[in-house]
Amino acid sequence: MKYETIRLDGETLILLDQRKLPEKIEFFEAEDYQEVAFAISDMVVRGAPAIGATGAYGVYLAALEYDDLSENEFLNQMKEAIEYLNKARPTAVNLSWATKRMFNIIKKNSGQNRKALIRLLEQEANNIAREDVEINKTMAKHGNKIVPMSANILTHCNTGALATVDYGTALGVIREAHRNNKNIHVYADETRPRLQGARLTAFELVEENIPATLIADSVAATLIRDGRIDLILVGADRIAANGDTANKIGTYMLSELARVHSVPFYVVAPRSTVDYNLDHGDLIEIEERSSDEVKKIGSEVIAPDGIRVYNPAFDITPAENITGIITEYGIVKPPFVSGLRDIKDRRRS
Ligand SMILES: CSC[C@H]1O[C@H](OP(=O)(O)O)[C@H](O)[C@@H]1O
Repeated sequence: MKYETIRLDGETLILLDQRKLPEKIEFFEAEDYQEVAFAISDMVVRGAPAIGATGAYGVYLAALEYDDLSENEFLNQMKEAIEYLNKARPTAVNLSWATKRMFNIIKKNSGQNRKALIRLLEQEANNIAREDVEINKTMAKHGNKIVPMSANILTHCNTGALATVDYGTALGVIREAHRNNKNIHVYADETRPRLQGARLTAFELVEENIPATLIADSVAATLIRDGRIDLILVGADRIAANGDTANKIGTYMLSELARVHSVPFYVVAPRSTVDYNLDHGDLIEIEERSSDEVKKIGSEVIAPDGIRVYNPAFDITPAENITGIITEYGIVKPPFVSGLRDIKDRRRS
């Protein structure tokens, strides 16, 4: 994509401010881990892999802040900073996966020269960012194999370059199919209440001239019923060991429609999104967000004061509704428990 989602500039993390898209291209500058945590929780930056990479840079900024502390004080402050970052948004496992990977660098080099450790942390955050793009492009190639010529593809929320460091997961597969001249057409759900589809996915599709139609979320059922959708591709925020998948609210509904109308339904996610510690999806914490997100569209109030609001940001799609999980190690088919276990410790070539 033309604009970088995330960029480290010296000791400042520069984030494309996704709250302002598509009308404005503005950047948010985070100079400490608390500002990074705010950027994640307020969705300046969002999308599981993008949140992970951002969290990793937050750990690096924390290490810079605590550079002159004693070993014990440094370790304690870094644990506190990581806990603070992980709390920014609970559902996407990529955040805690990335901060844990950063903490492992700290543990492995404890007692070593502090300046050298800080350089290693910057390198590790850069590695996480670079690897994300490589993984997305690999997943896109695997996913492209299941995209039929002239397919009408339905996608939900935003899973593109804006949800990752670049290229995207489900939208990465769509990019790959388009670049391989598969003559696809995309139906993008607007994705209430934060409108990631209307504001972000449509932005990416238009920028890349990928033929697409924006729809209100409630239109999807009629398109599926009328046989106008050949394939559904979605992302993921956390996948349980049995394949149950947490993703943007509204995904479960699409999976049920896909099941009833026999439409292939694929999740596109890197292995880092699989939480092997959770046996099934009911154990995944679902983030609940502010009622204002439902009661307003932008700054316009659309619901009266006094009305109660229930605003879960994600839902759980049961493994039995999923045709396959497209990962960087190939497409995992049911039974997901064994399929996901088979890729658990594999090393990327
Ligand atoms: C590439 S996975 C992106 C994933 O994250 C989105 O949620 P949010 O916009 O709230 O961060 C959505 O669940 C996407 O599938």
